[in-house]
Order: sequence, then structure tokens, then C-alpha cells
Amino acid sequence: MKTFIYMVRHGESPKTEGNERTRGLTDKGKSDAFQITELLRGEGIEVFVSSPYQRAILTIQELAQCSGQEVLIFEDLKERIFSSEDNRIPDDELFPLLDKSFSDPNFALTGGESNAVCQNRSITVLKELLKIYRGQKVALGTHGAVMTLMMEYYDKQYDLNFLLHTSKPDVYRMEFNDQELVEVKRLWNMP
Ligand SMILES: O=C(O)[C@H](O)COP(=O)(O)O
Repeated sequence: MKTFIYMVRHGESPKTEGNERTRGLTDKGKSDAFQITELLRGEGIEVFVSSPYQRAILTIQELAQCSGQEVLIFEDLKERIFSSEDNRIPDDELFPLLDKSFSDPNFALTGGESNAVCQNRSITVLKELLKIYRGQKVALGTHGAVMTLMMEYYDKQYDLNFLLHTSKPDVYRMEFNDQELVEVKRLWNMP
């Protein structure tokens, strides 16, 4: 039986306001969320789940409201913790860290988690979602690294190079036959 997971990476978020958990969307990010709603409202999505981080929730909230649904929060869908849970790692430190992490899945900075740990906790949730919502369409509010790691679990082509070519926002529709990934289609094709 076919189950569809729509990976929705959040829209633009202010990098200086609030912490990892609380920072929301910029004006552009709000417009990104509106475009996500327009793109996906006709898909027949019935279930809306998200990372607990505000920027991910806010990107799919309006879409969920259009279907009269709440966004269900899963702590283990949060973004990979790079250095410490509440602080954003600066962009110039992020690339070397990602590079090292994708070469060595067990590498972690003090206070952070490794790719392997992040993949394991997020995949546990995804497998459960595929069981509970078998045969349904699920939108999942997410982030670049944790999304890539969930996708990489099923198909090694979703690697660091893939992550570096994603956008904010972005949308990938993953088609599953029970627990097996059958196809991935990128639905976001705006610049
Ligand atoms: O999706 C992501 O890459 C993370 O949530 C980080 O987003 P940011 O660029 O807003 O820090």
C-alpha cells in the first residue's frame, strides 16, 4: 500500500533572533510558507507532523489549517544538534562540520550529536509514521540536515552534495510501499 511523505524544509528564518527552537520566519519566510500552502493544498494531505522548531511548524501550519488539522509535534524530528541545542552554528563553521560529519557519521562536536545519532532518532519516528499512517499522505515539517539524513537512510544518493543543492523552502515527495522507498520527486522548483 502506498504512503506518501512530503518532506517540507522550512522557509527563510531570521538567523539572529531567538534560539534554534524559537526562531520563526522572516517576511520572506512567511511568503515561502504561503507558497508551500498553495503548492500542496490540492494534494489531499491528511496528516501534518513537524519538528518542534518554530520555523518548521510555521511553514506547514497554514497548510494544515486549510485541511482543518493540527500540526503534530515530534521531538525527535528536530534538526541535527550541531554544537549545542539552543545555539545556531555560524554558516562559516557549518560547512566544515557537515563535510566531516558526512565523511564520518559518528563524528560529533562536544554538546552536539553525530549524523548517526540524528539519523537513528529521526528514522525511528519516520518508520512509526509509515506504520500509523499507512496508505495516507503526510506532510512533515523539517530541516536541511535531518531531512537529508532521513532520505539517505533509504537511498545513498541523498548525501552532502544533495544537501548543498537544496533550497529554503524545499519540498520532496517520498513514495513508500509499506516501509520501502519507491520514488522521490522534488515538488519545489522555484529559484
Ligand atoms: O534547514 C536548515 O538548514 C536548518 O533548519 C537551518 O536553517 P537556517 O538556515 O535558518 O539556520
